[in-house]
Amino acid sequence: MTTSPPDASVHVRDLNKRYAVHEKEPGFMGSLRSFVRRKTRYVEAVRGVSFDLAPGEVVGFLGPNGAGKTTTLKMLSGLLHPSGGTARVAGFEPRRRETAFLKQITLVMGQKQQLIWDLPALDSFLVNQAIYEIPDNEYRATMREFTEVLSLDGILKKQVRKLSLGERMKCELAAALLHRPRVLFLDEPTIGLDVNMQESVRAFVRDYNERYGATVILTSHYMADVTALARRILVIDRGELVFDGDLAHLAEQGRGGKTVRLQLRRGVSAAELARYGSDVRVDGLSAELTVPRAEVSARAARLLADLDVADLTVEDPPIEAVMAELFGARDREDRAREAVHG
Ligand SMILES: Nc1ncnc2c1ncn2[C@@H]1O[C@H](COP(=O)(O)OP(=O)(O)OP(=O)(O)O)[C@@H](O)[C@H]1O
Repeated sequence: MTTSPPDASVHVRDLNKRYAVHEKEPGFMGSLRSFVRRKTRYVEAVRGVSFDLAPGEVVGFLGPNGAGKTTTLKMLSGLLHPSGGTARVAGFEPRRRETAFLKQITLVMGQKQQLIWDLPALDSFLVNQAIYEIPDNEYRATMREFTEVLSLDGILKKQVRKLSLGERMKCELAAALLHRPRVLFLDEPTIGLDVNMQESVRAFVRDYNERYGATVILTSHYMADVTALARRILVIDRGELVFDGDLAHLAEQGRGGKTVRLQLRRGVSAAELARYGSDVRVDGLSAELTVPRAEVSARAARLLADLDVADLTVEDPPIEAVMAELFGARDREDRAREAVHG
């Protein structure tokens, strides 16, 4: 009998998570008071989040600190129970943590480790082989493949505590994907790594996605991770999904205009360029300035007509700038609303 591979899709409807936080006043008397009369505050960490991911899709999950990313990923992997709404991952309800479900998913948290500190990574791999009931031949094939793609040769038999951060992270990823899950939740998998190591992790995730058609949700504070791997972006802010679409469309959310870069044959002053746009920077024969989106063509035509231009390019602002602007604008709107409502 052949079993068809599970559908690696993700469906999230109106997902909510409310944490109860017990507050304690400082000092001994505070402890005593809190003991007698407990004060509870509620944090709405995730509010009405809905999205659907097709099998094999890779999405970047972005948002400022405390926005609700980790909470969402923990609910999707079944570590936390939602306070409301539903989630379906690879055909399963995550909160039930069924064995068949756990074999289809993995959650990698860059800030947490699952490898056993005092043993070589290889020993942790064997533990995972047993937990996930991976047949020997499949285990060997996966190990061969991961050793090559992640350059694990020479580090698997060293005590984990003696590995560099980058080496450890590569082993963490290998351990987390040994059972060849079809849905990957990657929470800051490159945090703290140097640029080369970040690139190795990205290449590994890309390769795995292509090889196994795995669905990937990736959070990262390094935009390069997201732009290298994902075309679709989900943005969460204060628990709410505020954007779901193409990376290119996210850039268009920025109100700050586009960046025009110029290579000139004859130098011009910043003051002269300020007639065409804002944020002017001049460095020898190179210059850049920001122009309003709606006027890019007209301003570019004027620049080409008026100046001795060797090359002109128009770019969207860096995604970091767009995000900062998006969240800044939401902060300002909230403050204005608070001021109106007292
Ligand atoms: N166990 C908990 N108890 C109470 N509040 C929590 C708990 N875990 C998270 N929170 C709160 O829920 C909100 C969302 O946190 P979460 O860790 O999901 O954000 P995040 O987007 O992953 O942030 P970061 O980018 O900083 O990791 C924050 O306000 C956080 O303080």
